[in-house]
Amino acid sequence: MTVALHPSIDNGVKQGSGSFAGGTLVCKCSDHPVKVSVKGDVAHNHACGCTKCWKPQGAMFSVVAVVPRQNVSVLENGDKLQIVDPSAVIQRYACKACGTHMYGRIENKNHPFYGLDFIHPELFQEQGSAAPGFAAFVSSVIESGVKPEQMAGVRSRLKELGLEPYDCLSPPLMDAIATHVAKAKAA
Ligand SMILES: N[C@@H](CCC(=O)N[C@@H](CS)C(=O)NCC(=O)O)C(=O)O
Ligand SMILES: [Zn+2]
Ligand SMILES: [Zn+2]
Repeated sequence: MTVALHPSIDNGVKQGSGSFAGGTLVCKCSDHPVKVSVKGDVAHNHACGCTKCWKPQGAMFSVVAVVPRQNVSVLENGDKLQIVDPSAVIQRYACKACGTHMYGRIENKNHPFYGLDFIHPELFQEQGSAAPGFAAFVSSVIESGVKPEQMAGVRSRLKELGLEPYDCLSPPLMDAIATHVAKAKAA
């Protein structure tokens, strides 16, 4: 049986249009949904296995990408948003009614990813945003209940989908973080 990872990738990773101009993220509420506008396409889209990123019901992985924070604005029903964990590096704004995370923001100006907000492209009303390109924090799915003996199957399914599995972030992102740290130390 095929390992189910996330509904937006389980039938194959759908490539982006390459010209996605942005769209509206909508939470799962049928009544007064939270709507968030995002200008432009997403970057660094990936599957994340960590316990902190929001996943739809039954999914093993989250699918999460970044956008410049100035491109994100709450359009409707922002009064339903609350920060999931104010002590986390990424302040995730979730709908109080349905639990969907609408965007995650870093407020620490010294953080390597300051200026980028984290969003879940599956919440776009529109099609065509850039596809996920790798899988991060794969071993962390064990913290959500996946058995260690299932991990070979999980990693092989990710590879089959073209999402190289990493247990932290991808090498280019880890290099970007290390470069930021090195520059901060040198300053
Ligand atoms: N093993 C941990 C990893 C958590 C983690 O470090 N997540 C990464 C990827 S989203 C992160 O940058 N977290 C920052 C945060 O959650 O604020 C878990 O699954 O909870
Ligand atoms: Zn909602
Ligand atoms: Zn995560």
